[in-house]
Amino acid sequence: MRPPSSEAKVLPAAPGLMPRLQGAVRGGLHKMQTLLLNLRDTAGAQRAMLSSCAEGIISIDRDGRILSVNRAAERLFGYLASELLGRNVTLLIPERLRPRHARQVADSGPLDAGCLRGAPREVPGLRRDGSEFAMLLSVNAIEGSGGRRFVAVIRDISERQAAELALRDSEERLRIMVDSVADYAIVMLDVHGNVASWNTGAARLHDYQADEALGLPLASFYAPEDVDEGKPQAQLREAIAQDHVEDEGWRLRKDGSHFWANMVMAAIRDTSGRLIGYSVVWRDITERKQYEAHIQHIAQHDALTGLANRKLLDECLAQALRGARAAGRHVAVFMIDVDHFKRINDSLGHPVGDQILLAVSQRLQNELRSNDVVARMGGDEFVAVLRNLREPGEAQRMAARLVASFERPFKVDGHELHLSASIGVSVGPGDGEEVAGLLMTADAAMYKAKAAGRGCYRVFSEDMREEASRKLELETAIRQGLQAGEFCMHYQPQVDLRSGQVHGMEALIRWRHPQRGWVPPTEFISVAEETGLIATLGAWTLKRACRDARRIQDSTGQSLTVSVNVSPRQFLQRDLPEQVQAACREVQLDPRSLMLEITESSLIQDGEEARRILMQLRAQGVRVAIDDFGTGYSSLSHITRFAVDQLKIDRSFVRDVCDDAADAAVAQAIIAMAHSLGIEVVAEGIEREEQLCYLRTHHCDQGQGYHFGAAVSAEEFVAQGLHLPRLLPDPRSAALF
Ligand SMILES: Nc1nc2c(ncn2[C@@H]2O[C@H](COP(=O)(O)O[C@H]3[C@@H](O)[C@H](n4cnc5c(=O)[nH]c(N)nc54)O[C@@H]3COP(=O)(O)O)[C@@H](O)[C@H]2O)c(=O)[nH]1
Repeated sequence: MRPPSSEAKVLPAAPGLMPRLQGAVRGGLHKMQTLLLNLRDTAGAQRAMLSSCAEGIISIDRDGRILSVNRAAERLFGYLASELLGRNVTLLIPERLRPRHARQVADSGPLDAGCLRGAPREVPGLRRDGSEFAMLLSVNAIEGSGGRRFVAVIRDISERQAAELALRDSEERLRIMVDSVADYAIVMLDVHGNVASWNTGAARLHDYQADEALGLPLASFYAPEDVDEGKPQAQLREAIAQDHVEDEGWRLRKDGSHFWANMVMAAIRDTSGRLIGYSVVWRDITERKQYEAHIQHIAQHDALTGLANRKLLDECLAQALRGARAAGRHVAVFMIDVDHFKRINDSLGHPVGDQILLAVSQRLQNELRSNDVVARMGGDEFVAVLRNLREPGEAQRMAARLVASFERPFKVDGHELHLSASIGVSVGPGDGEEVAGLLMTADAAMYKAKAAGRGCYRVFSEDMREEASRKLELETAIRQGLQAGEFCMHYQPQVDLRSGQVHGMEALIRWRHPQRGWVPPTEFISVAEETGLIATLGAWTLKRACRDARRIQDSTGQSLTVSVNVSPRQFLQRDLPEQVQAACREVQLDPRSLMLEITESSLIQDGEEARRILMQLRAQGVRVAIDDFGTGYSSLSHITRFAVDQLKIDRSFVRDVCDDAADAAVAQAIIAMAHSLGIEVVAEGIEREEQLCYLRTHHCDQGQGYHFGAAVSAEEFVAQGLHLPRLLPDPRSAALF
């Protein structure tokens, strides 16, 4: 207590004052003690808090001397507190930054209400070992009784900074990569479907620079028709629903031109699954599309006339039928065959024939409406499909018009040609419920038009149906029969007329139908030809005959020849030589053991193609016989031009060869002509000994017929044996002829 001053007045004490004063002093002291205790607790709590704090905390005085350091700061800088206390804080600052630090301290200026809060900033700190680390530093200044102090709160952000740097690096790499893919538009859209990023590929494909494209809706790059249909929005919705959409469609350039693109769009979500945008990648596939369209055009069109081919016709007809049913209308099918075209083709040559077909195709197209379909089925056969007819009578009027249009001559290559066409008309759905049925009924009607003298049309009628449906049924039954293994091959011996030895055999197809029993080939081969099924049937026949021939050769020890019938349509299949080669190779049959029997009509339909096929077959060693010779054109030019190996005299000449002078003359002429050209001759249908004698006498090389044996299975053929001398007439009786 200070002594009272000289000026202080001492008042007489009021009664009871002293005890009150003493009580007040005691109470004040107690409060002071409590406050001091509280203060001590608070300081301890603060120290505990500071030492457990994850951030480094350093306080310094105005001169930069370190006043306090917490544990975290010790760890961050690698010093003990005792090593830092009293030292200048510049110790913790990289040398190059110290001048700036000094300026900042000097410029700290007056404090607002005794306090200054510095904004956190990222600066490097210096560790004891000399390494630097990135720290987030916030410095607060406090004005206290001991003067101004600074408290620095430090957080190590080196890991975060490294991660950010790595992210920036990878983003940059991705950006470079995305930009370097110039063939692909790689576009990011925001959640509304507007462009958020636009790579170089997108700029190149669409002609929009990034700054023009950013913010534009996805629809800006779609063809207007697709936009009208709401396609872009639908795709965005689908991407959300499915996470990913793929599409091919038209895209739009800035100048309004289109290109064909294929696109993959994916929805992008954050880790909580919330949609944050879309990634869209597309590329220009116009060239591929054009190529595909070209290939498709080739696959669906006839090379010569450019008309639809059978495949496309089937599709168009199916579609027309569906349309007619839905609209309660009719669809007409015209089966159009140019009369006697083969003769024209043969006399004027193949190139002129092609031009005629081209002219016919143009005339048909000119006469029909633009939405009618004209197709070429092959050769001189065309089909027209007339859609959306109000009543069947329209088809008749159009057929009459087409027939009449052939009255105008065709001018081709300096020739003025008068042609006619036979047209069969069927009208669907009535005449056929399906494509095959309608074609079949039109075909039946066309045959009636031919039978009626050609150059006219016939409309399918119910009395033709039976025949047509029989054909359709047969076609189905053949297909099923092939699957079910109902077909087999039988072999008829071909005998050397000089030695009596079996020289070879003719392979003849047999069909054992489960209900109908044996069905003769005359019943089904022509249907297979008409329907094109002969390709499948013929391929099977060829393979089976080669396989059996090899087995017969192995069993008999003789290199017998096998003659296989090849029908005209089968012969003109482009891959016949390959088929033959494969069939021989599969069973290791020497191709020289194989003889293909064709008719003259095979050579006439497409002479050039026939020649090409024959050359390829001959190159393999396969030989060719003309079957039924004498019944068709019997043209010497065919024999020489196509260099055939064998002529088979048709059995119609053999039947009366001993009694009919004309038949005998034909047989003799064929033998003489063939021998003069070095071609061997086989007589068919030898049933009696006198026929055999006659043919032997006239030096026919080989013969076949019931006299030697009918066609039997391969096993029976082997069992029969190969030497048939008893069937040969006595040479002395032969001399009689
Ligand atoms: N494209 C193919 N056509 C084939 C095949 N198999 C047979 N055919 C052709 O079918 C037609 C009828 O054949 P098919 O009923 O087998 O009759 C043949 C012989 O059995 C018969 N023949 C034989 N010898 C005599 C006889 O002395 N008298 C007599 N009346 N008929 C006899 O002739 C047919 C053989 O004829 P061809 O082929 O002309 O030598 C017929 O046109 C076959 O070609 C096949 O696999 N594919």
